[in-house]
Amino acid sequence: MSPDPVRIGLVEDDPIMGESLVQRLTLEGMAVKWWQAGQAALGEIAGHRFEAIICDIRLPDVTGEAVFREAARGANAPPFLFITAHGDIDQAVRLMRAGAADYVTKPFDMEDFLARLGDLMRPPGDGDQAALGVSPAIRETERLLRRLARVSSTVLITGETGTGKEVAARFLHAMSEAAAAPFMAVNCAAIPADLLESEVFGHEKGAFTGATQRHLGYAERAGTGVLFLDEIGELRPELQAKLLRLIEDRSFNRVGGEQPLQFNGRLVTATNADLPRRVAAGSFREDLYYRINVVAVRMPPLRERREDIPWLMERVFAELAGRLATQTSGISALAEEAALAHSWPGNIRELRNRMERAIALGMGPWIMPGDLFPEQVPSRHEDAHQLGSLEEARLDAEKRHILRALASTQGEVTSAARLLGIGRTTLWEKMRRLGLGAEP
Ligand SMILES: Nc1ncnc2c1ncn2[C@@H]1O[C@H](COP(=O)(O)OP(=O)(O)OP(=O)(O)O)[C@@H](O)[C@H]1O
Repeated sequence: MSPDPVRIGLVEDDPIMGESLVQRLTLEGMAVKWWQAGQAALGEIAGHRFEAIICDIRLPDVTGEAVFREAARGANAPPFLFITAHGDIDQAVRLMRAGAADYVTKPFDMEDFLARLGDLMRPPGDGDQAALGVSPAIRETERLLRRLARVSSTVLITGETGTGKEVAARFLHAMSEAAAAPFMAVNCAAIPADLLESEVFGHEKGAFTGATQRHLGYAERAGTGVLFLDEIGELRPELQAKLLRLIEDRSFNRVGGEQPLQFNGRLVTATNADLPRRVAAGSFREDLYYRINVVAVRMPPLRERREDIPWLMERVFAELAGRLATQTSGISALAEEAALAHSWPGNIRELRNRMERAIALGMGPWIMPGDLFPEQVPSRHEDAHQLGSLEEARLDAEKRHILRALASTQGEVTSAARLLGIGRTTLWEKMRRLGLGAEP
């Protein structure tokens, strides 16, 4: 069975704040119990299991502090995340000393709020190890996936080709309580349309010419695990209707089968297509879109998270070097610089392919830029024309150096400028001139 949703208690008397938090947390797959006064909360916190309590400090009857102190006396008291107004900081600090888990000050950024909530619910030790990357963008995605692993809601993973959507879906599954159950991946674009239905839902013996035996589809074989439908935008209309039924009634029929079967797994879908546009154009059902899009996770392209490039290169090198039994010792700094300056239209898949080629065919002890980007190596008789002026070489080196500084400061321009020993405005100017696409 899928795990129960994470239960959160919310003590908040402001209806607008309460309403919007309930909506957002529910969207994140959590089950929220909302009280508008302290006494009502106290009556229920003790007798039930909550993963966390979000509590306003100012309440109409008792203070948030009183709710916390009372709840803290119970066995297995949940962590408290306080919402404070500006003037309440002293009280919040006192509460933290008394054992409250965290506090946020109004007005707060919702993503930051969710990240903090996720942090305080995470079991100690879990999640400290980067699994998908080290950039702030992917760390945030990873946190979201870890939170979603605890609930059973349908998840839509979006992102350009090769950004790691399937890897993210597998990670979500591996972090869940159903990790031991199967993960069944289906690429809806790779299977011929007329075979897809029987691949996903299975068929009975004699359902069509050639169906000599009963065949169990991916939905059935997923059991209590995950049915992962990649390239969901390519699904034909008849199958869209059947998938809708799978989600709404949690049931399906094998092709040619009379008996409805129950779907016990979790549906995770992925796409690199613009689904809202397909909905508008009428080629993707709107009701299905809303059903699969309960929670959306966006995998950012590599060019938006350059800090991950060296990390991924090392990781892929460590993995492939063993498998390919290479003599190569590692990645040269020049190759890393060239990789940082590349735009990676094929994202992580392209990075893997280039690394694999470089490891397999590289001649020297270290992977060099030419091993990674052979198409950029000028042939001998072109050398004279392609050598470029000293000015071009200088600009090129400057660009790579700036990118490395930005990568090491996680894109933070002021710190990068400090590292480079130039002013912030000068750095902005250079970035603009070098086409590094930054707006102050
Ligand atoms: N965090 C990662 N670490 C190492 N390799 C990764 C990582 N993420 C993705 N990859 C590799 O990159 C390649 C593409 O990943 P994946 O198939 O998950 O992308 P995708 O977004 O589903 O692609 P598509 O859009 O083509 O379906 C795979 O070879 C995968 O192993």
